[in-house]
Amino acid sequence: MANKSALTIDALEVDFSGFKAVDGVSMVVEDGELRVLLGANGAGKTTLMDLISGKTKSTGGRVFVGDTEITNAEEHRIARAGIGRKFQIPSVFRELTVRQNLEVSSIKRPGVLANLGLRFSSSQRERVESILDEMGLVDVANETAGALSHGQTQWLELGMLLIQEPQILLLDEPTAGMTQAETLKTSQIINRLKGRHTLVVVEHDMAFVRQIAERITVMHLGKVLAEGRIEDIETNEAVREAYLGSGGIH
Ligand SMILES: Nc1ncnc2c1ncn2[C@@H]1O[C@H](COP(=O)(O)OP(=O)(O)OP(=O)(O)O)[C@@H](O)[C@H]1O
Repeated sequence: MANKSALTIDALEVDFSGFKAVDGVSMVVEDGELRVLLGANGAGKTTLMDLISGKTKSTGGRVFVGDTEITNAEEHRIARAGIGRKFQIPSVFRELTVRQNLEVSSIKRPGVLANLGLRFSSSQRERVESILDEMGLVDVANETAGALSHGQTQWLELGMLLIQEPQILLLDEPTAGMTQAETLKTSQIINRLKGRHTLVVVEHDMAFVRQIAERITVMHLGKVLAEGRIEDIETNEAVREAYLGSGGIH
């Protein structure tokens, strides 16, 4: 199967003892595209991310990064194939400084303490500084990560992911718990990543989705209900109906 897409999902499904949380999902995400995954609670968005990243094994269908099949591969192999995932709950090293967190993450070898003593090449140092700048963390570079605000912690974790240069970024509700100002800044950061990375973003906040969205895939009961630009999605009758129970799309 030859393709130039970054991520190809073909008839993917997972059967949890008779319940298909993801039920025949097909989706093609182009290189450099930002795809938003929408859907009411329980639609299967997180499970789909789990299947792509290897956290959960599928019971049918296939997943490709470019031409490389990663269906049900080990999580580390999927990460090596170019997929980086950011969860809702950040996992930064709270006792280390912001800069040290990025330094440790820039080395693709396990062992936090071993990496701390290492010498960094000038290109690695430049990369750390440019990520600090990109994430708006220059002023707090020498603060311990445990002292950061919620928004800053999320940006640091995004930076820690980016420094590993994944081709595809999976972001699970990146603005959850953020203030309006933090959400706006996150949309600016994400908009700058478009084109350089392929992004799949699960998000509920429609105001945020309007700031970042290109194409949207709407999931409902484990299936793809609709796919298109935000204007198409907001006026789609099936989408409106699926969202009625949760108050509609706002
Ligand atoms: N390991 C599992 N075993 C059984 N059912 C599961 C499992 N994981 C998820 N589910 C069910 O699959 C459905 C989809 O859940 P999922 O978390 O993927 O939805 P979601 O669209 O991400 O929702 P939310 O927006 O609430 O996070 C839910 O009904 C959930 O209870």
